[in-house]
Amino acid sequence: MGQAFRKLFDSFFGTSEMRVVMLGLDAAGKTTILYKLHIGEVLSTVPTIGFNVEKVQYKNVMFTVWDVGGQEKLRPLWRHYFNNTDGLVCFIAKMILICTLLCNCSA
Ligand SMILES: Nc1nc2c(ncn2[C@@H]2O[C@H](COP(=O)(O)OP(=O)(O)OP(=O)(O)O)[C@@H](O)[C@H]2O)c(=O)[nH]1
Ligand SMILES: [Mg+2]
Repeated sequence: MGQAFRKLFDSFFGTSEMRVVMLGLDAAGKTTILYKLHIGEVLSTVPTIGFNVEKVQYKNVMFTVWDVGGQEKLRPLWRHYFNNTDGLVCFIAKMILICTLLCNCSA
């Protein structure tokens, strides 16, 4: 509750921080979007083994964006990224589904 109130306060009076996790099947375009947001360019990518993480500022919110590898052998590890997450972005093929925001998942 206190954390939620702080985030609300920050959203009005200062820069707040949010942790966002991007999940989805391999080759769905997660890393491409991460670096398009981070440096504004479409880079050539290789399959992510593990994760990439970058900070992206939008208005008064600093997003810490986690891009987690989507290969089948890596999917059992996805659950380890949910802790303290404010938003989850799911990539289904090339479609993006923003599943949760401000949920503060703890599972
Ligand atoms: N046509 C098209 N190709 C895309 C798009 N986004 C990404 N790609 C291409 O799809 C391939 C895979 O993109 P990545 O961003 O590496 O995919 P990923 O979801 O990070 O994959 P993993 O790291 O294996 O989980 C790359 O060759 C990209 O250039 C898109 O919107 N359209
Ligand atoms: Mg990737």
